[in-house]
Amino acid sequence: MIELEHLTKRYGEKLAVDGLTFTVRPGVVTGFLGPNGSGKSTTMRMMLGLDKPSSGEVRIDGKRYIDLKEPLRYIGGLLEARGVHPGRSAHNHLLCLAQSNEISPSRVNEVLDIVGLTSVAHKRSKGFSLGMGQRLGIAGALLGDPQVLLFDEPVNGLDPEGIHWIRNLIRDLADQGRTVFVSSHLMSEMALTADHLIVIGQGRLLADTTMADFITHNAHSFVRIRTPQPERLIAVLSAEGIGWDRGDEGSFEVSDVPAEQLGELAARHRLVLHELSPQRASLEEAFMRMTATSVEYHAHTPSENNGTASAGAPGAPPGAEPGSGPGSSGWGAHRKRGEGR
Ligand SMILES: Nc1ncnc2c1ncn2[C@@H]1O[C@H](COP(=O)(O)OP(=O)(O)OP(=O)(O)O)[C@@H](O)[C@H]1O
Repeated sequence: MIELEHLTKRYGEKLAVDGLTFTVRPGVVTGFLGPNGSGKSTTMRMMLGLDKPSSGEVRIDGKRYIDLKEPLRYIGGLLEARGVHPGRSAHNHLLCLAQSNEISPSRVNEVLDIVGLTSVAHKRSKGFSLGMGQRLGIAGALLGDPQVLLFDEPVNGLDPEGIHWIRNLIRDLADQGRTVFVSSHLMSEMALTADHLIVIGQGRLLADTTMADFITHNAHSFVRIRTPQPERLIAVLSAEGIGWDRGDEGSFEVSDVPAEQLGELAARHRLVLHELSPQRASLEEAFMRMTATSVEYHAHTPSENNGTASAGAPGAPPGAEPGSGPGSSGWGAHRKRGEGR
């Protein structure tokens, strides 16, 4: 378990981490999300004892990092894939780490095997690709067989097979009852991997919740209906007091009513449906909605730079129209409202 209590880090004027309090629990994969510069790496460095908090503290299974004897046996971390002496082989790099933490040298070959680097174990890491460097970093994190593991952008540089491998590894580690804390900017990957989410913005905690709740509460999910009898559908929905919006290609979008209930309603009224499909909002959409006001570094499209900037909310999701950001009239406010509402 990792416990943060009012963890704060200041670099001069910059408050990089601002009073974070949360707990990362064992047995689940906890994702760590935040826009660029929001303080994720700084937080992870403090968890690994690589940076000293300005105030507050981190406890690893109840102990501060500096009080851990042979810390690699308690916590392993992948922070920077290239934190290896380029002239040293993968084997020697891991052997040095093992020796300084009283870890058996035989464990070096075990972790090299786990990450698939056995065949290049005695080659200098200077010639390693980004993906091989990433695998070596993961081997280092696993070396002490720790109960707590941190991975900062673990799929960075990995090919599809490597991404699949790390996804399964992370899942297995959590299934073994370990505490697994993972940051990634790849929302699709995070959606597949994490059970729980910690979201920060400008160093502050924005959410500490399950993946499912995060998406439900921060993005718009709905059921799409297509019918060759649109007038009858409108009449049936209106009679039931069910609101609807117009969607693409003549479809209707209904929020807050399960697809099963809509299907039964249509059947009762002998209404022909060509589509009845629940549309689950994506993690990316939920993340962008939640962090829209915490994004520090905004990119601009060339047209914006030509003075034809859209009036959309800063940081609003691609395609969002003016007034669709948080603080406007709510989710989906930019979409065409049906007469049924
Ligand atoms: N050593 C440092 N000295 C000064 N400022 C720093 C230092 N390390 C980080 N910062 C600043 O602290 C803030 C948080 O940085 P951090 O790298 O933790 O963010 P991040 O969420 O990991 O970003 P990214 O997603 O881009 O990797 C940034 O404004 C960064 O410039």
